[in-house]
Order: sequence, then structure tokens, then C-alpha cells
Amino acid sequence: MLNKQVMSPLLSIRALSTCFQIQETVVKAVDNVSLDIYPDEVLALVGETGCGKSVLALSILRLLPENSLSEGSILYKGFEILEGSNEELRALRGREIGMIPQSQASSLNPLLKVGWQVMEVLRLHTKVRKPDAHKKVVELFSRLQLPEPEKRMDYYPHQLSGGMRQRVLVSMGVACNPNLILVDEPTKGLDAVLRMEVVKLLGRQAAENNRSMLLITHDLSVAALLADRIAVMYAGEIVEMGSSAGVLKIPRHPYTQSLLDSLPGRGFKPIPGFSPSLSRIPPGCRFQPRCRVACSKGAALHPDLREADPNHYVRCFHAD
Ligand SMILES: Nc1ncnc2c1ncn2[C@@H]1O[C@H](COP(=O)(O)OP(=O)(O)OP(=O)(O)O)[C@@H](O)[C@H]1O
Ligand code: NI
Repeated sequence: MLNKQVMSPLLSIRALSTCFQIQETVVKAVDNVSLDIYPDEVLALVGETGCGKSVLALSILRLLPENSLSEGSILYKGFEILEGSNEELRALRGREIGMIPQSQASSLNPLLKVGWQVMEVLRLHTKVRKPDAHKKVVELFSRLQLPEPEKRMDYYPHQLSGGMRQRVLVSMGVACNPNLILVDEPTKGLDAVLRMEVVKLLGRQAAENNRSMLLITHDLSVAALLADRIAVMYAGEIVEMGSSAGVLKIPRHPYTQSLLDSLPGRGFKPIPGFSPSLSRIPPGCRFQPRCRVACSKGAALHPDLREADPNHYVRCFHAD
């Protein structure tokens, strides 16, 4: 394991908040999030549906709609992304920071052959000529174990299975061999066999190329397999963050503990209740109404993220 203390981060997010304005309502999807991603590391971001994981990733690449506003700081190699021009952002996307988005349906153009779509990503960022781009994409497809890669180049998205489309998206995300790759729910909707295949593939991509990864998943077992560190998100904010071993073996936050207990191999116990609406966030601890401790302090006061153990951060009054 690398000594993270002495390295400087590749991506450094400080006090990031992202809101959406929908008529009179403000939805605070990401609230005061700070995190670092170091070179060569996989940071997993886990949490239930709607907690803000995708919005956080899309904020990093500034791919959110007009009715959104991001505040705080996102430094990539010292460059402030939130102040970058459209041109600077275009140069960054794909080449420096790649993304494998959550939705296969909206991320591939149904009217274009998949080979061409991946070639476009390459041609946008590198001066590669068309025949070379073609060759490179066939190579990528075969590395990702897409059967008959040359032939698949000419397929349209609907002619491929879900697992193959997923691999096409992975190849788009890694085509330019970016330093940082944002991977959003890479295994959603895949069966168990394919899930393992995609997990292995992502692990190889990160390890062989010494690349950093932000891995978004609601599946803690996927995070356990791939991540060096884990950040747990609840209702827009980080509630626990630390090394994978620390978070998984000695979870300090009751929410992380409940998430672990909801895993199939760990009792399958669902977490009762719902997370609060992000347009009406309660003033106290956001998890308090569902918490097994459910302290009265948490009902009124909002806990800070504190360092409970070295490099292990927890947002809970009872983490000691
Ligand atoms: N374009 C948008 N306009 C308005 N609200 C949005 C928009 N995108 C996301 N949201 C809201 O932001 C919140 C966080 O959504 P997000 O997609 O980040 O959740 P998530 O953690 O990725 O969930 P999932 O696991 O289901 O993908 C949700 O309440 C969602 O409704
Ligand atoms: Ni999402």
C-alpha cells in the first residue's frame, strides 16, 4: 500500500455543494462534501438510491443541467474545475478524466454503430487517424473480451446484450487512458456472472494502467473487491470514510453498519424507513429517525465529520 500521507491528491474536492432549482423548490443533492482521490487509488462511493452519488460524479465533470449550481472547490492537478471554461472542460473530459456513466440507454446513441461511437471519443481527444482509431477500438473490445470484436464494431446498441453494451461503455470511458476514471454503477442490472466479469475488468484496468478511480456503487460487496478506500454517503453528505478494511471490518457509523447487515451474506436485513427528502433536510442528524441508537442529541444537532481513528472519518455522536 502506498503511503498516501506523503503524496498529493490527483483530485481534491472541498466543501462541494450541488443544488437543483425546480420552480420554487431547491434540491440539495450534494451537501458540503470534501474528499481526495490519490494517484493509483480506487475510492468507492456507496449509499442508497437518491443519496447524491451520480450528482457528485457529474459535478466533477460539470455535466449537469442548467438548473443546477455547484459551489465549493474541485481541484484536478491544481486546476479549478468549477472555474474552468467550456473549452478547458472539453479538453479535460475523456482525456484526463473519463466517465463510465450509469445509464446505458441514454449514454449510447441508438442510431450509431458502437464501434464508431468509441472511435469518436478517441478522435475527439487525440490526433489519431481513422484507420488507427478503428484498430485501437478493436483492440479495446478484444481486451474487454467482447466476442468477435471486429464484427461488433458494426453493431448498433440494440443488437448487443446488456453485458456487451456495458463493455462498450467501459471501452468509451477508458479509450483515452484517462488518469482518473469515474465509474457509475458499473454492475447495475447485470446478472451475477456478468457482474463479476465487469468487476474483474475494472480491477484490471485500474491496476495495469496505474489509474485512479471513483467507483460509484450501491453494492458494498463490489466496493470490497475493488476499493482501497470507501466513502459512505447519506442524504447528500459523507457520513463515513476510511480504508476499505477499516470501513468494512470496523464500521463506525450506524448507517454503514445497517448497510452491511442488509447484504445477502450478512443477514439481508433491510434498513427500515426512508432517507429524508433533499428539498426538506432536517436540522439534526439525517440518519437519526432510522438509526438503531437514535439519540436525542442527533434529533436536534447535526454531527460533524470527525476523525475517529487515524484516516477514518465518521459523522456520528456515538462513534467513539
Ligand atoms: N437533473 C436533476 N434535476 C433535479 N434533481 C435531480 C437531477 N438529478 C438528480 N436529481 C436529484 O438529486 C438527488 C440525488 O440523485 P443521484 O442521481 O445523484 O442519486 P444516486 O445516489 O446516484 O442514486 P442511484 O443509486 O439511484 O443512482 C435525487 O433526489 C434526485 O432526484
Ligand atoms: Ni446514480
